[in-house]
Amino acid sequence: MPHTEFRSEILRHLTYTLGKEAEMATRYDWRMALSYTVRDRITESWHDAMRTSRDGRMKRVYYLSMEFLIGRLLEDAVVNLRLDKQAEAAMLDLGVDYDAVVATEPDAALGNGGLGRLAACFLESLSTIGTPAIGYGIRYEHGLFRQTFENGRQMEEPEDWLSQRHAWEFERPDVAFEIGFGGEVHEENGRCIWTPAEHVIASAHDTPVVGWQGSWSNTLRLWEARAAHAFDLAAFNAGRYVAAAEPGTLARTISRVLYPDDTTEQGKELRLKQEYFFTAASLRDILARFEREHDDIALLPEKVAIQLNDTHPAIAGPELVRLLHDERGIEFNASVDLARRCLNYTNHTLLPEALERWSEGLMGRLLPRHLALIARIDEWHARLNPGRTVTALEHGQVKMGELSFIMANRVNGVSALHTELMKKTVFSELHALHPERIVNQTNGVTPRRWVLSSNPRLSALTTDRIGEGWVDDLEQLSRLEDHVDDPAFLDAYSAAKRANKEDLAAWVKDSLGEKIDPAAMFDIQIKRLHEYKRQHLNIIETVALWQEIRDNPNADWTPRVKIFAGKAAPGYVFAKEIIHLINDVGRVLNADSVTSKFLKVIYPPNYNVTLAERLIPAADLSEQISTAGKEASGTGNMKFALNGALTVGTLDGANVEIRERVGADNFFLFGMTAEEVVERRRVENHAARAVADDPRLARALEAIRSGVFSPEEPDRYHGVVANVTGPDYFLVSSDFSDYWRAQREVDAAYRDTAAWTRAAALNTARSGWFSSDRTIRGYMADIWDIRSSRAFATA
Ligand SMILES: CCc1ccc([C@H](C)CC(=O)N[C@@H]2O[C@H](CO)[C@@H](O)[C@H](O)[C@H]2O)cc1
Repeated sequence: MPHTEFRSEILRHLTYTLGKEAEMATRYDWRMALSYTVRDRITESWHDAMRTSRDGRMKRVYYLSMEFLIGRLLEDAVVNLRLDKQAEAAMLDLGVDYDAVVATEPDAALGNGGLGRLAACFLESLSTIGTPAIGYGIRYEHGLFRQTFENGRQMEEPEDWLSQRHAWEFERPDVAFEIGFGGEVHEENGRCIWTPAEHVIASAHDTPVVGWQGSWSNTLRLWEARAAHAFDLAAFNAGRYVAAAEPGTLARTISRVLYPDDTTEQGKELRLKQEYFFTAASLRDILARFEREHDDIALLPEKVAIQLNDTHPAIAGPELVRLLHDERGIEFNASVDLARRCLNYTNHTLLPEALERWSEGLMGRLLPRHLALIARIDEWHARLNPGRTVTALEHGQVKMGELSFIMANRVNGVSALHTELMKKTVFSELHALHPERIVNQTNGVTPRRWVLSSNPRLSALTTDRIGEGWVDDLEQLSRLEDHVDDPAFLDAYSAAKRANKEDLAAWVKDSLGEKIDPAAMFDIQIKRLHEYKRQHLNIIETVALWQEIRDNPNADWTPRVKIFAGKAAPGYVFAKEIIHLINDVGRVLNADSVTSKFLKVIYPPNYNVTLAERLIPAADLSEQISTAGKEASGTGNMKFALNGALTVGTLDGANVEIRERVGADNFFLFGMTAEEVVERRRVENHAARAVADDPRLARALEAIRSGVFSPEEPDRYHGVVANVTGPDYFLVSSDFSDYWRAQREVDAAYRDTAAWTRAAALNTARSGWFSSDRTIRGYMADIWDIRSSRAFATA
């Protein structure tokens, strides 16, 4: 279709939807007009998908997640619909800078990190594969906070993506459910009746999720909380204006803001209310759809596959039993059995502080009927497994991991190592009771956003060499192996990387005012701030390197730019100190006229999906340095490998599988294994010993401790150094010398450009397995027992 037609559609939306004349249009207006024009193209495949699923009475996947870290949607839709050429040409015709317009879209930051982004990748893959699915979550008014730096310290500001109209969602006032909280339960002729004391309305907002080639689109249904009766006119007339608005304000609190913690559960009442609110609304919606298409409830497990994204929607177990037993009168055991066969649970972390445990008191007060049902579910489970009892209710706490496991058909980890550790640690007893229940589904990422859209240079080169089949069959990338010994290909490959690095250098200059050399190695660590991810190991090594360069400034050092990005949970003091330290070290190093040509530190604020799309294609080195056994999988590691960055990393999470596939020669391994970590912790004063054995480490720590990077507050990092030389639970000191060794190998390797480029190209060629399409096909086969619409159509 000629872009002229596309152009006229944009103009039509500008005129009639935005009500703007072209002469007066702002970039916002043009983005909205373009978005509506592209959205029109999605709506057909969306309605077709819904009609096919409905008329075919197809089995659906329901992905329940407290987080969907979507990022921007315009570019993703344009690329998936293959409209990029038309869109750019049409905007050019209209005299509007396409990139500038795209850049005005706010990120939908409805997630903290890995778990939320995985959910977004999964929805896009489900659409690309053509599997009928709905993602259910919360339409937070404020997503993850905006991070700014003040004198190197993280500051948090509310994020307000909805201050502008969100072009991609459709309000669904007709899809609304009343959700109850509190109150009491009484028996009435053998049935338990729950009479909630408080009610809020959950009303739906739907966003189409388009897949590759736009052939199928699924729905992301996000619930907004509002009051049944938002405004108290009597109070208003009595002049009590705040009181008049209170009902509305109170109800909206539930979907007001995303909790910014990604590893520590706070046990806050509002968080539990959020979890129950969206889970209950989603289950009501799921049952209503099922009952529109079927009249035999026994068919439920054949037609409904529910995936719980971690324990956050774990209340789904007792809630589904309540809807079947209390509201539909189905016998208790049959209700539990029906529910369990529909539910599946993914665990994303083994960190004890991240495993949700709600106090019996709070659960009993907020969800009295559910607490009772959880107790009955424990009895039911104990009856089926006499003698050895693992219960969800224990010591006055409701353990949501155990509840999710007991009420699940399948439980999965997110990498091979993580799944094995689940069986050996947190779920060892339940695994012994149900040895077939735990399966592994190693994470993946969507190649549309993380290669095709964010790295057009690499994509064009790849398609030029092997055709474009790789976009929805990523393991075709392996055919690039036939080209890695072709100098012309390697030249083109490194030219693409170099151009990406120049783009990044220009952006860093423009937005941070810092000059970085595209010829230097871009060494990147981007992820949430957490001790187990060991950003402090990276910055301590950076200080040690700086000291060595200062000792021998004339030596032939490999120039490096250390790039960090990531947010710390607002209450996580130690993580915020690490951010401050990185910025303080950067301030000194970047101003050091002797060393800054060899070593610089960059920390762009407000890391989010869009910044990741800008940084990853420009990376040479990917830092995946977590303490072995702590990172469940990682997904950034996959994005970096696909975009031709070599990994320096530990045998943790999916690093293990990345190294297996790209080859040990194309991966810089260091550090203790998960077993060795457990051993090392048993060694008395393990950190002090490591520091004593490594003068380089001792010297770097002393510089940090003595205030070299914080002259205005010399003892600022006493806590950080005391931790790393003392308890050092995440073994920063014990892994330091091997990390240093690996980094010096990286230095040497980077100097052999041809060999480095070949290794980088092999990382791209051999990382196709880490597509979220492959992961979703695994869930379909091993967990959901569902076929795609295409398979359905051809059957
Ligand atoms: C209750 C607070 C809370 C909130 C979020 C979480 C998430 C489970 C944390 C998370 O994002 N985990 C990450 O999930 C990714 C997707 O599977 C993995 O790749 C990462 O290794 C894991 O840390 C835990 C606790």
